[in-house]
Amino acid sequence: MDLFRTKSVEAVRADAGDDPAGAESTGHLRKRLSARHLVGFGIGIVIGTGIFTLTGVTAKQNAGPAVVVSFAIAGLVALLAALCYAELASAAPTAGSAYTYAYATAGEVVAWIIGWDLFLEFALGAAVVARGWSGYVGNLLGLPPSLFGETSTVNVGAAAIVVVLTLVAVLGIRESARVTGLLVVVKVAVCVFVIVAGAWFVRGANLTPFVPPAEPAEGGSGLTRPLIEVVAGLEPVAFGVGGVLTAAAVVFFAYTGFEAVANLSEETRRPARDVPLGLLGTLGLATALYVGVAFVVVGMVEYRDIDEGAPIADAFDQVGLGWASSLVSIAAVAGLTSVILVDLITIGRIGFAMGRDGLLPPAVARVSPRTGTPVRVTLLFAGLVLVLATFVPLGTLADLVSIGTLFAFLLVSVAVVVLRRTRPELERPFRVPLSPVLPLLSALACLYLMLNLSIETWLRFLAWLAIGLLVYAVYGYRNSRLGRSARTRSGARV
Ligand SMILES: NC(=[NH2+])NCCC[C@H](N)C(=O)O
Repeated sequence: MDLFRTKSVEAVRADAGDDPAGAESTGHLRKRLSARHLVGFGIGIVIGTGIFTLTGVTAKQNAGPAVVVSFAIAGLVALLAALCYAELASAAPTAGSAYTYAYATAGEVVAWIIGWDLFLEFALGAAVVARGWSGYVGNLLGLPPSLFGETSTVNVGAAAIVVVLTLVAVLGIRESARVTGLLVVVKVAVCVFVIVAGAWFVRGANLTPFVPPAEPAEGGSGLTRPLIEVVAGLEPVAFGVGGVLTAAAVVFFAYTGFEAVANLSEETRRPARDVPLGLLGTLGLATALYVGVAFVVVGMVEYRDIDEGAPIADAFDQVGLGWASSLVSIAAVAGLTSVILVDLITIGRIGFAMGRDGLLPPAVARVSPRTGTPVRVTLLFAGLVLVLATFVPLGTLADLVSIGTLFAFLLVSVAVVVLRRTRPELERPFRVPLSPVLPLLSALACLYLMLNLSIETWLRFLAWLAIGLLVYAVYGYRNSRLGRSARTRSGARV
């Protein structure tokens, strides 16, 4: 039994087509992307539901005006993780990203678990946002909630958007980049507009007290309490410093998805330079826009009166600028659309990398000769997303996306430290500054935010991982390419 067999960084690079002498490669993706495309995809998947809805809920229930600080804290944690991704993705640009880094450091079974975890993040990310999209567009156009609403049994809107975006995703990476780019320009322009126009209506009175004093919260009982309260025996509180941190864990969802840039590194022409630019550019821009938007929202409206469903549009309504709220709606639809698209693209890349290693049936990992992209596995996984989004009410599962993301970030941060020790001479075009301090800080921050999620989310997450281990035992362990070649070699020796 060799559950912890590792794949060498050299093999990873050869597979990804980074090393032209790599004869063993089973096919890699065509390299067509630049830094500009990567920032487009990054912003495409990052700015979406989070800023358009979570700002309201968290300001009202947890943090008050200090939700601005919560966004900054969450952005900082994401930035630390992005630095770690930048180091590994520039050293080994592969579609598998976190999954492959785990394969090279912690071994196969851990890699499989991370891959399974990423599948949760991106498939559920796409499906949750597709249902959100349907509800939002349905509401905007006055369509029947029985077919478009969150609780509909057959969600026609969610199904339609997943089908359309899957078609875009399989057209090719440059075509997807063009569509994403267009949507990104719309949503970024509107965010800038919100900040500039909203700034005129910011009233100092709304911003004081900036951190409302802590109050005991109903805070949910039993399963819906954060794990940290249960473990540390704390009483649930709203507002105060504790409230600001809880809000940071919740709004972290708004930053999730930027790691997709690392999954696209195999398709990048000059990954050493462009992937770090893509990752850090995405996070820099997203953090600036989020902090700006959150600031004007809590500055325009007293936090107790913020709308929980559509906080930004409602803030403009409240100051008598109703026309601006249609602009915000357009940006929200553009935002949700691009999130789903980039989620679908990424999930194909993850499945492709796992199929290439034999942990999923290799036939699904075939690269289409026409587009140079993994069309089959994208279609297969998009089909699963379609089923989820159409038939399952997922409204409450956003936290499961966050816990999945944080788990991957935790592992990537640790992988940076491990690789610096076990393969010190590996060529690293980008290096996390102050290693191992920053990567370890990143790991701890991720763990802390994970503990701030509810026990219910933890239980669902652990159940998902348990199913994953079962699948590995039945399929991956026996069929892994690494395992097979080890067996062939030892077979040849006897
Ligand atoms: N892979 C993912 N994490 N997908 C979901 C991204 C959600 C996005 N950050 C938003 O606020 O809408």
